[in-house]
Amino acid sequence: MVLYPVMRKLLDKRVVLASASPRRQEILSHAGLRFTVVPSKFKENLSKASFPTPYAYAMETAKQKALEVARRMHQKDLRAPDIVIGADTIVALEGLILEKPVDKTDAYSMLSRLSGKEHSVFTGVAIVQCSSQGGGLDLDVSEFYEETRVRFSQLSEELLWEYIHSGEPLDKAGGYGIQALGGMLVEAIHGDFHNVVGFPLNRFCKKLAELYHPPRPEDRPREKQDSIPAVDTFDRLGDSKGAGPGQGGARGDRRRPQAPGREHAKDADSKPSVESVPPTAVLELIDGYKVSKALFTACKMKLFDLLRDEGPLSTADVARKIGASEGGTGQLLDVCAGLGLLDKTEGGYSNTPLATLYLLSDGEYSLHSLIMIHEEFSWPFFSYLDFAVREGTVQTQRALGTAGEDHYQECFYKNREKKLQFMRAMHGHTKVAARHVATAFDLSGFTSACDLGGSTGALAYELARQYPGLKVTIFDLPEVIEDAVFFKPHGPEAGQVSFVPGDFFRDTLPEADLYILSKILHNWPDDKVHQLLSRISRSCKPGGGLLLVEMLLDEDKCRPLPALLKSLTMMVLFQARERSLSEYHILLQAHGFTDVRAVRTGSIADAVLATRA
Ligand SMILES: O=c1[nH]cc([C@@H]2O[C@H](COP(=O)(O)OP(=O)(O)OP(=O)(O)O)[C@@H](O)[C@H]2O)c(=O)[nH]1
Repeated sequence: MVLYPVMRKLLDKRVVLASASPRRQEILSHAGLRFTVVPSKFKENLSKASFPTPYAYAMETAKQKALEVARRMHQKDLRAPDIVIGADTIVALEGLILEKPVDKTDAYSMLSRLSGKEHSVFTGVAIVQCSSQGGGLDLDVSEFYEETRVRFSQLSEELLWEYIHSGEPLDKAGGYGIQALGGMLVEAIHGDFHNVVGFPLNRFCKKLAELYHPPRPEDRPREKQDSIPAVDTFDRLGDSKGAGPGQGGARGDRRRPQAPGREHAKDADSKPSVESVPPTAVLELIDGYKVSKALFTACKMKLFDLLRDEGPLSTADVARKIGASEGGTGQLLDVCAGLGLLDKTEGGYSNTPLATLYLLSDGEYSLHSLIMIHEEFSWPFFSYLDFAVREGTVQTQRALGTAGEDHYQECFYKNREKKLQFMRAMHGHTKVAARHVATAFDLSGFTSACDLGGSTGALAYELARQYPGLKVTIFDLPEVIEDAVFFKPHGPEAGQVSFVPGDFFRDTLPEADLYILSKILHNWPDDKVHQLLSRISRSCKPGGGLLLVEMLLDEDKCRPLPALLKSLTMMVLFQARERSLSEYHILLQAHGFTDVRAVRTGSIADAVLATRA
């Protein structure tokens, strides 16, 4: 009943549930959602070991289930649904991921492990928004997960087998159904019950509200974290009638927090006042540079490494160990805690999972070197943003004190330490989104790929992991290739990847069925972009593919904000830019590529695939 306003707004949309689970169908239809069920044919066989966390595995599986259905329906119908929902439920216990048992023995082994212990149930959910553009398919993925902690009583052998013989465990994650007989095994539950049954309804509703009408910054603190957003939030879902991209419809609103000034002025239909348009958003914008600088400084001082190795530590200990003032250190640590990077307890400061995953200097998904590049390289260029905008030129002289044409080469490739720092930065950044990119399209039809400017091979190795029949060549400058060996993984995928030195503007490109340009086009001005695409077009055989990995701007070019800021960075550093899908479409068509499709992965890079006509 309460949810009716959301469902009403979704009434004119084709919603598809990509799930055969009767429980998911029941939960969503009881909530009033109208949808069609199209079970996914995605084989749930992703390598669990390659995911940093159990929930990352569940989210990726959910995403792949939904994407498979969206693509299949698009191909069959030439019209994709508007929204495809995918979900995946798993049980995690002591580092193990348990899915549906394959037989009764497997059910026994799962249930006896769970007996007398607490485990986590994770459901990953993917909401894929689809739009067809000129026959192509644009997919925008939003993902989330929910965790519920469940404690089992000690189960006797007799009870265990009786339960298994009931037949209930076989199609249920972890081998039990909490909603039926399995409820008798459960001593306690902490979190969303529906999440255990297969669909986290509460988080789903919050996500819908966020996607279709992000809350205004000044409203955020007042929202109760543990409740479904108020009905009026749902009610303000944009009507999609007549609202194309950029016209403020439901799709137009997603990912762009409404600028408070705009919204209030429209609502009030009168002159904005300090009361109707409070300055909070502007004050937050003023503080933006302080947040970046605090992060840069903490990384530069390797605070997160220190706390990983010796934490939790008090302010005095940290100050002594890094040789800094106690007052200054305390303030920096508190800001990091305020930013969600550190936990502060009586025992001292320690890293949050966010810091552990991304801010250590040597973590698998480390963004530490990238942060240092921003501190040392981008920051001085941004200090001259006004000159860059006014003059339309790269401010190398002002920012670096040199007039070199090719400051990129000068800065990163002349000095080995700087080059390695740059390679580590690109490696971490690429790795974070590599799996999303590698699985955005089904690339199993390609047998050879060439990643132009593929650097350390972060994407190539992921492609090799996902497609065991694929051989990938990295084509990059000799000075990059000579150090790429430091990034080689130990697994069998290393054997599928080879390196060829060369300059993609000058040398003959290696032969391949699929060419890849990952974060390359955004580095170059338009004339160079055309030059490169024309070279690839000449090398690519008809039917071959070109995969672009970039952040996609929406058609109105006002969102998403991370892509806009990236574009500004590219302008300041290289007189280059990010593009929208239709801009890529035009570029690619001009160079003989058709069937241009895009997947907005929801991660820090999107993927565009085109076919050589
Ligand atoms: O307490 C309960 N725990 C889990 C379930 C059900 O278990 C399955 C989990 O499997 P999965 O997420 O892979 O989903 P499938 O059923 O295979 O359907 P898809 O087509 O979406 O892959 C799920 O059905 C839960 O509902 C339960 O019922 N109770």
